[in-house]
Amino acid sequence: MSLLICKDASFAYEGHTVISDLNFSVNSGDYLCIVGENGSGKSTLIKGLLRLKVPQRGSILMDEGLKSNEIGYLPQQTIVQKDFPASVYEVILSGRLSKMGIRPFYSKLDKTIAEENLVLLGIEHLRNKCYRELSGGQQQRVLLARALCATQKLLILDEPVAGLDPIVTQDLYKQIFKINREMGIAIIMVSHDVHSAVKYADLILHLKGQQIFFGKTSDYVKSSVGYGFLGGE
Ligand SMILES: Nc1ncnc2c1ncn2[C@@H]1O[C@H](COP(=O)(O)OP(=O)(O)OP(=O)(O)O)[C@@H](O)[C@H]1O
Repeated sequence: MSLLICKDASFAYEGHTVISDLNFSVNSGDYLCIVGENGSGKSTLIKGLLRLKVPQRGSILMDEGLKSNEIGYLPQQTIVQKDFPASVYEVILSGRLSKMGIRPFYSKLDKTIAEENLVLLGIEHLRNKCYRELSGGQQQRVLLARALCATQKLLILDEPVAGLDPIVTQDLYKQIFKINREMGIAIIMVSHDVHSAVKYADLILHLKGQQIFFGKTSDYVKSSVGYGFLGGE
């Protein structure tokens, strides 16, 4: 079942098109990596998927069962976010904010879901720690737990391993893979790490101002685009 379909979509800033002719779809349970060089339009597309940016042309259709407040999102971390003065539990619980509507407080269900994700990510021991005192890898686990509080269908991750060391990076990739395979949550991940992208993802979308490849990972590695981007490996 399609979760979202991107049809002939283009995006522009102040009338200047930065990415055009996007045609791809993501089904329930898929794992898609979006790759491409700096400035190729990856983050712009993510803004489009999150409904934060309207396409200049074309459309992004969400499945009727997928509302925009049901997408879990892990943004690119900024320095300000790294310094956020809240406890780990509070940060995770804030993933339920989009579900609150006009309710001014968290429900019992919100708190239960936050607790479950704390355990799922193996960070119960960090529960009362201040978020800004954590390591980069621990912070990303907290943000992943937070994103999971918002969804049972689709997680969108924008460079989740940026700045992490190789061991912590692989741990996080394995955790994301497990969430995909065991919980059936679809993943859309922007990544600069094309080798890990082809290791874990089922589908690859390669951007270069437009879509230069979309399809199965097994086809991508055999394509001239994939072969070249992987450094001829
Ligand atoms: N707010 C903005 N206003 C004007 N142009 C922008 C804006 N944001 C991005 N752009 C331009 O749009 C193009 C695509 O940028 P985008 O950030 O989507 O690329 P990216 O593939 O995510 O890059 P990176 O890998 O460096 O994060 C670039 O040319 C960029 O300069």
